[in-house]
Amino acid sequence: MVGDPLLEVSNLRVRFPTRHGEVEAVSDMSFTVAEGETVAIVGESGSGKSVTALSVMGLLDAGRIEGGSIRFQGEKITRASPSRMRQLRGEQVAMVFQNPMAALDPLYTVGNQVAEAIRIHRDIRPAEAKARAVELLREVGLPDPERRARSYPHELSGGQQQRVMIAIALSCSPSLLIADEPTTALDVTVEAQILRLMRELQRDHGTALLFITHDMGVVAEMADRVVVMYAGKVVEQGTVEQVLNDPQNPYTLALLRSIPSPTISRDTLMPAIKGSVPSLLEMPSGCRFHPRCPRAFERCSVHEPPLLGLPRRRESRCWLHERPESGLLGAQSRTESTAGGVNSIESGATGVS
Ligand SMILES: Nc1ncnc2c1ncn2[C@@H]1O[C@H](COP(=O)(O)OP(=O)(O)OP(=O)(O)O)[C@@H](O)[C@H]1O
Repeated sequence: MVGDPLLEVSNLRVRFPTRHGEVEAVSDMSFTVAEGETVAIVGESGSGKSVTALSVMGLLDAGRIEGGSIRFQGEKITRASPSRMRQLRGEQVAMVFQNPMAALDPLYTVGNQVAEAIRIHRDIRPAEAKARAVELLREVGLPDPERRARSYPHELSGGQQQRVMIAIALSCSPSLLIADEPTTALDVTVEAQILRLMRELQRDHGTALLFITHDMGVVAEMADRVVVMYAGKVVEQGTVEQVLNDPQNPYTLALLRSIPSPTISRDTLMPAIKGSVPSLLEMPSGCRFHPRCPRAFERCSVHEPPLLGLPRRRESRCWLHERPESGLLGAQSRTESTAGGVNSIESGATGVS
């Protein structure tokens, strides 16, 4: 069941200093995650997904939040103090990263590390924390958890290490779990197991999940809603059912075409999107996707399209919405009411002529 907004990100802008000047890695990014909901942020490498997640966690190191706001349970945390963010990370928000081996300490047994995480949040005795750690390791499906608790990280497989990371993340019973490509380093069978585990844990604990991935197949399996990012900006948002069955943006369509199927290999399909995400230092004029877009026309290289409110609380950023006769994009977007807060073709608020 999906409840009230837990996380609200509004018009977030994040910049990094580089040797060649400042770059804006995330521009005008807005989305919400409701209690118990799974929202996927999807896009290719370099689109700003991790920077968005790190902003929510208060873990941007070199980067700065230049604009917009992040609210968690109504509290504005955009510029919260490091101690408040540590407290939130300990009690309410947890994150699972791509590479568990880098996050685990090689010198301590995994049981110790889970027990330590528990003791950060709860004032309990070491023996009790160890027992609870074994319970958590059992809950995340580690075989023979009593024995495994005495193992060092390098003695576990990649999938087992990721289960340990999930146990650590769950040790504070977070209301929001952020998972940044948690299965990228795993093979396909193990990936399926970890995804199943995360779904089960989410169902059992009612945890909201912000899931970051470049893989539309994973989105289909995990998410309630999806935010598609390209070169630091949202290009499409909607429910998974809406976005996967009826994509409104050429970039989303290209990402969907890159989902491998049992009969067609990923390599054959990937050329659906030629090239790569542009460097932040050399952003193309107009629509950021236009140099790679098979549907681009003159206007796309000159003016950047706004994020348009479409029927049924969807959003998409594409000039083709002004040409519904051209296919791909639903003609209904011009005739039905639009979501509040974003530009709409109907209102004539597109910002350019
Ligand atoms: N520490 C940094 N210093 C300078 N620029 C950075 C830094 N971290 C990120 N960026 C910039 O932000 C962009 C987005 O990075 P981000 O890691 O969010 O992408 P991503 O979509 O998560 O991709 P990936 O899946 O490869 O992690 C990068 O292409 C880079 O230009």
